[in-house]
Amino acid sequence: MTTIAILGAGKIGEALLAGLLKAGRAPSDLLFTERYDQRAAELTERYGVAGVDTPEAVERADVLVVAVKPQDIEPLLDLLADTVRPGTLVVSLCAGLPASLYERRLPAGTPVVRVMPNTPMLVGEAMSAISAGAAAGPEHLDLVEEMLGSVGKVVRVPETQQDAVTALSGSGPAYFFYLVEAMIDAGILLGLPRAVSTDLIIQSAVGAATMLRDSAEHPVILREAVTSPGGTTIAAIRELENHKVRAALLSAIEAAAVRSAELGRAHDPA
Ligand SMILES: NC(=O)C1=CN([C@@H]2O[C@H](COP(=O)(O)OP(=O)(O)OC[C@H]3O[C@@H](n4cnc5c(N)ncnc54)[C@H](O)[C@@H]3O)[C@@H](O)[C@H]2O)C=CC1
Ligand SMILES: O=C(O)[C@@H]1CCC=N1
Repeated sequence: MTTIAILGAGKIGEALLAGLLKAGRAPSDLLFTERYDQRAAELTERYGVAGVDTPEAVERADVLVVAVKPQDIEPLLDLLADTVRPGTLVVSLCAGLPASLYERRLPAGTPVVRVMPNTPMLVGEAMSAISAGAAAGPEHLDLVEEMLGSVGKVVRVPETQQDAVTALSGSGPAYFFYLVEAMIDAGILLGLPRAVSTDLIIQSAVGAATMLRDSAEHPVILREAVTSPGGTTIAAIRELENHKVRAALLSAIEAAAVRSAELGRAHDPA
């Protein structure tokens, strides 16, 4: 069985760990590293997976999944530089960091797959986009697709699209949470108890998301079906248009993509 080591078990590392276990992987086929001992102990207690140091992870794992913040990549690459064994697959989940950064620092020929996942991985509903680095072949993409397919959907994209993907689906859950938060507050403004407002909005979000996924209808058609002539919805839509919410989303997502590219350049100016 393939042994997978997650390097950096924070939010996304834990989401992957939990998702892989939920999908049926044995705890003995998984390892993780974590900078903070207390966090490592908590994760081992919660999931029954061994926390190890980086040299042991490199020694034992067939797949190294890098899940540290981009700002923490350099010391980790220093540790990995001369130690990664031939044939080990390196999978990067880090926003912005190009496969070429790893390829320059790791032993020649190390296969690298760049991935942008998202946190719904925790509940088996991740959206992950994967791209092959220079030395990664179809067998490596297949392996990563199988691994991430057990915790959500997977799409293959050219690496040039990864900054856009990061801005859309990597950060995407945060935009929906933000919207839900604001809509719950609107319920409070209208005098509803917070618990009632929360239930109304979360179930509306789940219902709308399920329709988007399962009906195969375009979002415009679904929205038009809610928007009665002279009714309530169009009164709200006019306010959204007056406040340029659509333009704000375009600018916001563009800013996220620009930031992803900046993170890449900061670590791999070439
Ligand atoms: N949070 C999110 O929604 C998403 C995050 N990502 C990417 O995943 C990566 C991790 O992000 P988060 O989980 O949000 O950050 P986080 O800060 O929650 O987790 C990073 C973890 O790595 C640990 N760490 C740092 N250096 C280490 C080292 N040398 N050895 C062992 N452990 C080390 C930290 O202690 C921390 O627990 C980032 O590169 C981010 O761009 C990608 C998609 C979505
Ligand atoms: O905000 C971030 O940088 C990470 C990457 C995608 C989602 N969260």
